[in-house]
Amino acid sequence: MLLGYVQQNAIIISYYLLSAFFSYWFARKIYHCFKPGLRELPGPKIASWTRLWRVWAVLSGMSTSHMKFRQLHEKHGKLVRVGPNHISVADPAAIPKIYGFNNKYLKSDFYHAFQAPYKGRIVDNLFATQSTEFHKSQRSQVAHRFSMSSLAGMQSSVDGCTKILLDKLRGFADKQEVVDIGPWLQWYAFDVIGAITFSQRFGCLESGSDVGGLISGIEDTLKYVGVVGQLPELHPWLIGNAKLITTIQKLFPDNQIKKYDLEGKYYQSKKEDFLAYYMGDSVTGKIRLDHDDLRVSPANEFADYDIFWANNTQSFAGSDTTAIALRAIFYYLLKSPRVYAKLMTEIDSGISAGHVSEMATLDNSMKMPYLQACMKEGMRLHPIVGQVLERCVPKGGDFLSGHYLPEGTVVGIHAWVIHHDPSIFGEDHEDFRPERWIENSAEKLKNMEKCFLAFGAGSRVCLGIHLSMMEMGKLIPAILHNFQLEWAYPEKDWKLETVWFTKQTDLFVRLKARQKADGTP
Ligand code: HEM
Repeated sequence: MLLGYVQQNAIIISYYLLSAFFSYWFARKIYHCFKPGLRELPGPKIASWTRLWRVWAVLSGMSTSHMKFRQLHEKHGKLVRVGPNHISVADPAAIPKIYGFNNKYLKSDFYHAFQAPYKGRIVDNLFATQSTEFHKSQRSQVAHRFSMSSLAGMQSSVDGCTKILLDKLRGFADKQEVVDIGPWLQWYAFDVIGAITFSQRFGCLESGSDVGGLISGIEDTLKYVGVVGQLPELHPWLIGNAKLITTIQKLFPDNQIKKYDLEGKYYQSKKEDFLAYYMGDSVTGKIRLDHDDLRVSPANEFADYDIFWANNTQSFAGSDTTAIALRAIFYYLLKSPRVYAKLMTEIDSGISAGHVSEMATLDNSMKMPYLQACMKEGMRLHPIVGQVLERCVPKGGDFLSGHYLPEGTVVGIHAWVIHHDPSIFGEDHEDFRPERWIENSAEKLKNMEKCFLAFGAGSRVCLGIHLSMMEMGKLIPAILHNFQLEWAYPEKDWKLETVWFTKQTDLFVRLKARQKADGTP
């Protein structure tokens, strides 16, 4: 009887607890849905109730979620509610507010999904951090290694990869085979990262494959981030991003560092790569990254976590991104014969006048304005990140586009949307017209630069801009000078998939070796 009484009470208590939980949950839903400042804003109705709309937008929109945002803004205007607490902003005037230097808009919780577990706990990093101090400390210690002058010393590593790629492409040209250049550009970007990070290519170009599943590992990680980033509170329960850490460990196994760090003197070898730089800076005390508790080596040696960090940034932030940008630039060049021909004139005349070497240097590529404009225009039409770069409205709330948004609202600008603002980029914004980056007035150009979000903006702007511009600025003239490229199947377009990046597949081209002035191939 006593047991029956206890059971009955347990059922009643559970019932009350569950009811209380659901009432609380429902009240919160109602509060968020009708929150002042947000309730007036248009958008898909379901999005104001649940973040699952955002998960659905990522999952269902595997090919089109970046376009969905364009359609939403065309329909609803500058501010669109895309989540219970999320506003997508399409207003150039909001860029300095949301992304400017010294502002108080911090990265949203979306970025938690980029934090990986290390030695049993989830650790912060430069890309994902929400802490201004931590960000400043990390960035200021390594930024000079990404400067033009520092990168100039790494050119021979990049050239080594270019030569292998040219050889491989020559093989396809000789056999008159159609080739999907998408994977080759990705293998190139990966091998460059290996070469400049620790003077060793991953071997993707030589083998023509995704060595050790590195690229597919990063792809899986980004799928995880794209989805779990919408529900970041799940991240710790999914053990941080286990896939991320496994991939990094594959990229940079312990024995690889030992091999290069014979007697801990790698930095003394005067190698021109990031690992040598960081180790040197660590020993001389110029660098003191912020994870002392994760150090396993003596205090003045390059630490485990620092190596992890350097490798993490290089390989995750710098390889897929550069490959996607390269694919976009080649795609638009091949689809625009006028632009292709004009760029060839710049490259060929530069080489024959001796201003540009056959393996263009960083300096050469900087002096080719049309090439620089083509690269920018490719990334304008195809921004690499296919989601909003999210930030949080700071304490006290703020006005965006004349509308008051309460503190804590997640806001951000979608590059795929702002890059098509006709008031900034002109009525011909759908066209691939690199001239817009050269011919416009200084004032218009300044506005275009401000609204060019391919590399983000302000204090959290991409650290690797110069590095990727160097890679692309060297590779594109080298390929175009050696080969005539054409789209192999005019009736077939490339395929796009947006998760976090908007990645392309199916770039089938036909290559023909070009003749030099003396008639040799
Ligand atoms: C075409 C190539 C690239 C593109 C389009 C690109 C794009 C971006 C974007 C959009 C952001 C800002 C993300 C945000 O605000 O949430 C970013 C940040 C970052 N990128 Fe890149 N990236 C490229 C190449 C690289 C390379 C080569 C590296 C390094 C090897 C790199 C390292 C970083 C780092 C460390 C950050 C975080 C900066 C900070 O928060 O201070 N990126 N990148």
